[in-house]
Amino acid sequence: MSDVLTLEMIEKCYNRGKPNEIAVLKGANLTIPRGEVVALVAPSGAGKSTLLHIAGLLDTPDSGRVVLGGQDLSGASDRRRTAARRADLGFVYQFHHLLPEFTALENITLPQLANGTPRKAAEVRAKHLLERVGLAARADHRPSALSGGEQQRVAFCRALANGPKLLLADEPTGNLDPATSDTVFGALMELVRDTGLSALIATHNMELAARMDRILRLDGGRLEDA
Ligand SMILES: Nc1ncnc2c1ncn2[C@@H]1O[C@H](COP(=O)(O)OP(=O)(O)OP(=O)(O)O)[C@@H](O)[C@H]1O
Repeated sequence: MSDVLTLEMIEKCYNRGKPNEIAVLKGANLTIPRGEVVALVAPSGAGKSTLLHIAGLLDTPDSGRVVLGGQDLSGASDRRRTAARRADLGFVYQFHHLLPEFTALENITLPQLANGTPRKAAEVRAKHLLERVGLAARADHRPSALSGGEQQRVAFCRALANGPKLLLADEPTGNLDPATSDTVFGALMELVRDTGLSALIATHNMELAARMDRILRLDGGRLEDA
């Protein structure tokens, strides 16, 4: 099984049967093979966040199949979906969402402890990840003592802390100025490439999209190669 994520004929409608009913996804299909990095581009309101939530097992489609790492999770219980999310997925958002009272190292260590990794091994991995993004010297800084680009690089490390199969990112550098965005996106791509991770990365920035393996456009409720 070499596909990490398959979405098959995904449909999602909000407020069904009400005057404000809105059909957002109308048979969206997507397959991400192991190691592929896919850009997701969409006009505002087209359903990019809805699709990422469904792929991330945070929301369920009205119909269609979600297969993650070979497991069909379409009709799975909340417990199984949560377990699959913890084991297989990493998330990055526009804002870093780091815990302010903890250091960079602790922010990357904590999700590993929650996953059952012993503290020593978790810290070694956290240090290794920080080194990879050039932040070894910032390990003991709290988020407030880091620049926006550094905060986001720590957030990338945290997303990779538990060794996910797939990274889902929603405008991961959208909060940064263009020059910083470019460098920080480079750091993310290096991390993803080094670990052989697959990724689905939503962006409005076509220059960043062009640096990924494939661009998918979400429009009219369906996904098409751009
Ligand atoms: N929980 C909800 N209830 C009702 N409508 C919703 C809900 N979530 C999203 N929508 C609507 O569904 C459509 C798609 O929303 P979504 O957030 O997925 O778009 P998006 O492509 O991520 O937009 P943007 O790029 O502006 O963030 C929008 O019209 C939105 O108003």
